[in-house]
Order: sequence, then structure tokens, then C-alpha cells
Amino acid sequence: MTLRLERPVHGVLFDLDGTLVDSLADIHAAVAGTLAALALPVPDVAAVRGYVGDGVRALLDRALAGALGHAADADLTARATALFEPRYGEQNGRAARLYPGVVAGLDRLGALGLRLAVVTNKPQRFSEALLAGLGIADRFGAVIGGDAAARRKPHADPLLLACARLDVAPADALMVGDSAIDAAAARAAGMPMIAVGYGYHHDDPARWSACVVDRIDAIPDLLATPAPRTGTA
Ligand SMILES: O=C(O)COP(=O)(O)O
Ligand SMILES: [Mg+2]
Repeated sequence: MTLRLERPVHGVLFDLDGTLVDSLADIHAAVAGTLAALALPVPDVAAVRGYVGDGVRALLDRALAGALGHAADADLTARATALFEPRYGEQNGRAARLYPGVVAGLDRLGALGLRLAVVTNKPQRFSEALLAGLGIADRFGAVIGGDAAARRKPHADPLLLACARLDVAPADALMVGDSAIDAAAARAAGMPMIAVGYGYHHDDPARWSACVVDRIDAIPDLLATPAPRTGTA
């Protein structure tokens, strides 16, 4: 996999759901509980996997549309949001697990002196609680949730905010994520992107990222390897 770096990397920004943490079972449980409370058909895990990535509002819009066969009105969306929040607060972290290689990868990146952040569309309080519960909150110099910046991914705002908190120039940072939303945000922020081959993306990550890894602990070696020289010596 090729990673063309024009400058040394000083900061690494990680997406959360589908990249560091397999959180789908908890998200599914909260969505299922929400739809059941509304007396609507409950989606299976595969359906909810396709709804994740654009934050809670989009998650519920998609789940309601899936159950109704058409878009929900504002009143139903508001009721679903009010039902979802406490359910996810309770469920968050119960079944969630770090993907293999995450702790080793974060350790090695930290040992290289890189500053690390999480940039996620999951709301701030749920993100902080999840990272704390998994015992990795202290690895990150910044956690930027989906409600922390003016606009969420795919906009550049949360990535730029993370860089400001880490005191790293965006051009010296790198985004790691599992979706085309992360890739678009990285592009908008002017930074390179590494995709993970697992996660909740809906297509082949090679379509939107030039570099795909199977584990987070493969990343330190990519950063240490100088890009191949082109042209004649
Ligand atoms: O909660 C979401 O919608 C997705 O979260 P992510 O940005 O960490 O993938
Ligand atoms: Mg993700």
C-alpha cells in the first residue's frame, strides 16, 4: 500500500466507530430499543451498519426511513432522538471492543513522539465515555465529537479543531478512518488519509483511499518508511 508523504507527520487523527472501536452491537441495541418503543419494525445489525457514519441525526433518519418506507416527519424524529439518547447512554461500551492492533499501534505512535486525537461524528459525551471505558482516553491529546465543531465530517472543521488542540499544522497531520466521509474530511483539511480495510464503510476503501491497512499497528512502519524516490538518481 502506498502512502505518499510530502512532509513528516507530527499528528495522527483517528476516526472512532469502525476504526478504533467495533461499537456496532451497542449502536444496534439502542436503535432497536428506540424503534421498538415507537412500535416500529426493528432493523437487523446489517441494516444499522449501513446507517452509521454521519452522526446520530442521520442514523435515526435512516433507521426511521427504513422502518416506515419513507422519511420521518420532524415530530417523529424528535421523539426518536429523545428515546435514543438515554438508551445509547446506557448501552454505550457494553459490547464495544477495540479492534486488534489498536493498543499496540497507539503505543508505537506515541513512542515515536506523534500527537494523537480522535475525530468522530459520535456526540462528544458518548465518545469520551466510550474511550474512558475502553481504557484508552489518556492516549489522546484531543477528542473532537460530532457536536464539538461548527460542522462535522465530511467538513474539515473538526479535523482543523483537533490540529489546533494538538498544536500540529494540518499539513503535518494524517487522518485514519473507515469511511469515505473520513476521506472527504481529510481532503478538505488538506491532509493525507489512511483507511482501515475493516469497519462500517459501504464499498471498497481502495476507491477513496490510496493507502489501506488491516490493523492500526501497521501504521507506524508506514510513517517510518520514506516515500520511494521518483526520477533518476
Ligand atoms: O457515530 C457516527 O455516526 C460515526 O462515528 P465515526 O465518525 O467515529 O465513524
Ligand atoms: Mg467511522
